[in-house]
Amino acid sequence: MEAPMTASMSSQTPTIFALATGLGRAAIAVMRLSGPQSAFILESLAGSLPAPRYASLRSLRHDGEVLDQALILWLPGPRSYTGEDSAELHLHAGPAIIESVAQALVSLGARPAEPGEFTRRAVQAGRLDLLQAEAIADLVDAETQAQRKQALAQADGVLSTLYQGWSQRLRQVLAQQEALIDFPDEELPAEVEEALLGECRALGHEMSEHLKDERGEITREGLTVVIAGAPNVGKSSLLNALCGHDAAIVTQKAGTTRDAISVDWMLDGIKLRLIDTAGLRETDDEIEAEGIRRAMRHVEKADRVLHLVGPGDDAETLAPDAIRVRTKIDLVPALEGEIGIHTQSPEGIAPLRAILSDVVKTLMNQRAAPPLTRARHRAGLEEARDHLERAMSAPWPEIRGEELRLAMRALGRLTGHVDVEALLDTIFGQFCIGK
Ligand SMILES: Nc1nc2c(c(=O)[nH]1)N(C=O)[C@@H](CNc1ccc(C(=O)N[C@@H](CCC(=O)O)C(=O)O)cc1)CN2
Ligand SMILES: Nc1nc2c(ncn2[C@@H]2O[C@H](COP(=O)(O)OP(=O)(O)OP(=O)(O)O)[C@@H](O)[C@H]2O)c(=O)[nH]1
Ligand SMILES: [Mg+2]
Repeated sequence: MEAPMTASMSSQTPTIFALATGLGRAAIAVMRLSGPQSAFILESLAGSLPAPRYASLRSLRHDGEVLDQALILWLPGPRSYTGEDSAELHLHAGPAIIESVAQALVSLGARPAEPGEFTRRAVQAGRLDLLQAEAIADLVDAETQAQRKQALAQADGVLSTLYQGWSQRLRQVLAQQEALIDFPDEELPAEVEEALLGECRALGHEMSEHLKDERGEITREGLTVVIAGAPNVGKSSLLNALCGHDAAIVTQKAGTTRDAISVDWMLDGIKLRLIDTAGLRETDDEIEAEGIRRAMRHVEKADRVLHLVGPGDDAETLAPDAIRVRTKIDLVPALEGEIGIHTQSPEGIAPLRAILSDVVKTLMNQRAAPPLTRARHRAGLEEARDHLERAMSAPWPEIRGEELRLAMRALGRLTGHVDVEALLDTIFGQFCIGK
């Protein structure tokens, strides 16, 4: 066979393949193929190339043997998902079929794709930016309707548009700043610097407001709510009552819970990660002490802490924004103004449910603009905003220019386009410097 030779002689970019559908018993499995060898490989398996983007039913043959009857798609680049020549083989999902097709693909010169490699190629081909690629990953992982909607909007480019808008405005500011540096003696009105600083302030403000918005991360990752307090106050009972099943062991003995127990619970379309923890007290028991250390770590990392206090319990607050909850109010009523619960009936925990609902509502009703969705976005934007602030207080124009450039680069890294070339165009376009 001349196939492997042909494969090795062609372009450098490897042709990759992967099972695009999950493993396990199913009706159909989709094998996906992308790269310069796709046409050759599809042709040799299917006999000839079908019409682009039309489904065709073909027998797949390799080494004189029929591997499967498959529905195939020929998706030539650059109008494909990856931007490269691609193909899809819709197979019967038998593991032996999948194995034989994979072997045939390897012997025809393709190699198995790495995780995310198809989307990575789409980014390299300029069909998606980094934010959109991240959104594709989020779409695949979306478990709630809110996650799906958010990921779809981000894949559509709402965040890219927002950040590119900021990036463009920064570029204008930098162009004006460059003019101030290069022509200090020329008659650049003082208003230029005033306007420039005003625009920096406006941008910094918009970024800070955007950074305050936690909706995106909460939708994507959920809200971690830690249940903490002294032993035996009813923490595990509350966890069980909220999530509706016996997730944690409850006994009348103080010190029952040792390991933290985490349960995902949906409230108003948002995922809450409820974490029940070991009761906090002084102890000589090594295992319990480790449980308590872990409990405190969870309290520190929590988005919200429910600090449960039993009847007559006067414990100091565990965290500044902890929600204090009086338990067992069937035994001793709560004090005036306290949130009181008893865990034996749904009505008993209704007041706390209402509070949690309010927390979610308040957090989710922040602003109208699209929210950032990942720690990477937060870190990149904080970096951009910090450089912008340093630019505003810079002692020399050169330093201000440098800080503005660093701010732009941080934004450029978010979308994956860091374009210095465009900056030059803006400078020359705006100030007619070559005149
Ligand atoms: N069978 C199948 N289903 C799928 C995908 C896929 O690749 N294959 N997708 C992949 O994740 C998603 C849909 N996203 C896609 C995005 C772009 C293109 C694409 O090739 N677009 C070209 C050609 C479209 C045409 O004009 O016929 C284009 O946009 O120009 C395909 C799917 C979900 N469902
Ligand atoms: N009367 C009454 N008893 C409750 C209530 N909630 C829990 N209990 C009881 O209090 C005891 C301790 O409950 P747990 O939920 O195990 O308490 P905990 O805070 O998880 O305790 P540790 O895991 O030891 O820290 C059990 O006997 C529960 O049945 C309540 O609302 N009213
Ligand atoms: Mg417990």
